[in-house]
Parts: sequence; C-alpha cells; structure tokens
Amino acid sequence: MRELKFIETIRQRAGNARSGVKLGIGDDAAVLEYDKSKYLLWADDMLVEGTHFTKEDDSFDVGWKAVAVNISDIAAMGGIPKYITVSLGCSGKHSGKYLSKLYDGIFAICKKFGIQVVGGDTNKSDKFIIDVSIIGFVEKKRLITRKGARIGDLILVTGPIRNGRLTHLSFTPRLQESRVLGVYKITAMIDVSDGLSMDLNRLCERSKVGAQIYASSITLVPGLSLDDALYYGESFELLFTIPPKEIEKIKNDRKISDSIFVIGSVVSSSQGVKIMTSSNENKRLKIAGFKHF
Ligand SMILES: Nc1ncnc2c1ncn2[C@@H]1O[C@H](COP(=O)(O)OP(=O)(O)O)[C@@H](O)[C@H]1O
Ligand SMILES: Cc1ncc(C[n+]2csc(CCOP(=O)(O)OP(=O)(O)O)c2C)c(N)n1
Ligand SMILES: [Mg+2]
Repeated sequence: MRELKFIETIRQRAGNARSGVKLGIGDDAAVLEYDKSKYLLWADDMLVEGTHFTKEDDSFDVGWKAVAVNISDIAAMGGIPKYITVSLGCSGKHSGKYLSKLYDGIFAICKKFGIQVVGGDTNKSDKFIIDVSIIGFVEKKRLITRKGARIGDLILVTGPIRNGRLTHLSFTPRLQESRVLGVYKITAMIDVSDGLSMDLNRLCERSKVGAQIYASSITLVPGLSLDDALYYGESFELLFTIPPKEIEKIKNDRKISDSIFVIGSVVSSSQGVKIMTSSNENKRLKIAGFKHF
C-alpha cells in the first residue's frame, strides 16, 4: 500500500474529530482545545538513517534537523513551539561521542527557540532512528490550517527557496516569519517538506481550490533548479495564501517584506493546478514529490 493511501486509511479509522479535537490527522499538527484563548498544537516527525540522513552525517546536524522539522510543523499552524520529547533507536555501535553531539544539536536549536526537552524513550536499533514529538500553542485567532484558501487569494512562499539537498540538515525553521505573518490575514498555510508541487497540491485539495502559479515568480537560491524546488523537497519554506488586499500591508512590513514572494493566485478547483512556464506555456503542474513508498 502507498504512503498517502495508508495514512488516509488511518485517518478514516481514527474517525471524525471528537470534542476537544479541533483537527485530527491531516494537517501539519493536530489542533486540540486548551483554554479560552489558545489551542494546543501537537506534531511528530521521525528521521531514519538512510532515509533522512546518512551514517556519515554529523550527529549534531541530525539532532538539529530532528527538532527543526518539528518546529516547522508548528510554524505552519501559526503557533509557538514549547516542549518536545525525543525517542531514539540506537545501538552499542553508536559511540558516546555520537550521542553527545546529537544532544548538542538538539539543545542548540531548543535554546534558540525556547523549547524544553521533557522526555523520550531509548530503544535498540541497528539503524539510527530519532523521533521527536512536539507541543506548541497558538492563539485561537491566529490558527492557520491548510483549509481556507479562497478563489482570488494570492499564493506566497517564504524564500528565496532554499536548496533542500544542501540545507536539509542545518536549516532554520521559518518560525519567526510565521509569527510575523500571524498578525495579517493568512487564509491557509503548509510547510514545504515534500516539494512545492506536492505541498501546493495538498493545500489546494484541502481548501477545495485550484492554483495558477508562474515559474518566473518562483525565487530560488543560486544553484537551485526549478525542478528541485517543485519536486525534491526539504526546503522547509512556508507556502501560504492571503486575500489580495493584505499584500500591500505585508509588503510594507520590513520584518517580512524581503523574505516572501508572490508566486500565483488561487483559482477554482475545476481549473486544477497550473504553472505558466518560462516560455509562456500554461501547463497542468505535474503533481509529484517525495513519497516514502
Ligand atoms: N502512522 C500514522 N498514524 C497516524 N497519523 C499519521 C501517521 N503518519 C502520518 N500521519 C498524519 O498524517 C498527516 C500527514 O503526515 P506527513 O506527510 O508526515 O505530514 P507533515 O508533512 O506535516 O509532517 C499528518 O497529520 C500526520 O499526523
Ligand atoms: C539519505 C537521504 N536520502 C534522501 C533524502 C531526501 N529526503 C528524505 S525525506 C524527504 C522529504 C521529506 O521527508 P518526510 O519524512 O516526508 O517529511 P514530512 O512530510 O513527514 O514532514 C527528502 C527530500 C535525505 N534527506 N537523505
Ligand atoms: Mg509538514
């Protein structure tokens, strides 16, 4: 069974959101009732040796990345990360130095973002595995989900889009940008872990809309190909939509204006997801990206 189909079967078995669960499976984090003014956000992302990093990678970077990908999921909901648990699969062949440097990376990023490690689990595995579960909070009025993009909205992405092949182990999650954006009207948001194409398509499906994007507007870091931006993944940029009237306000905000780019607009679902190529051909965007199986 394919990954996406598998997750869909779990989503159906888990059932509809009950009381206390505002959003279950299907967004960057679960959204749970917390108090009058805030929701609790809960996400979990796992890294596996050979899939997300190699044996040769510095364990500081592996620890950093394991936390960073989780912070990115909280940022995608508009929230602030607070607590993590860290679970490891490792064996005697992983030296004390490897593990100590792993935690240097974990504590370095936790310090940067004010996050506390509050637990975890340690198990035997020949392949190194690190799983992080994260809790954050978001003001109810600032919650942003994948659902909510409306026809006519502009589509934006943070950037210039980073090269996932080069920066996936050391990237800074776009948390600060997300918190700045949170004061404006953002209608939908997702973090780009699997490539712009797949994650734009996810946002569109959830919002029941289509998209028209322009290749010439997608701003890339030097050396990154458009194909990699669309299909490789691990740029961990934020992709989001706003009503057109918000753009002037956001563009005038010096805290964010240089790190956001309009790449297109939201159209009706019947038009699907299209890309205007650099040779001015308007094509259906191939929906592809990273899938585990
Ligand atoms: N084994 C699983 N059991 C339950 N939910 C899962 C499982 N795997 C993934 N999910 C859920 O499916 C959704 C998509 O997962 P994923 O593609 O990993 O999201 P993300 O890109 O935000 O990390 C998320 O809401 C996640 O919580
Ligand atoms: C050894 C190795 N091979 C391949 C990749 C590329 N890669 C691995 S996972 C991934 C996509 C994102 O990972 P995923 O676990 O799907 O993130 P999620 O959607 O759960 O946030 C990419 C591009 C890598 N980082 N390291
Ligand atoms: Mg995500």
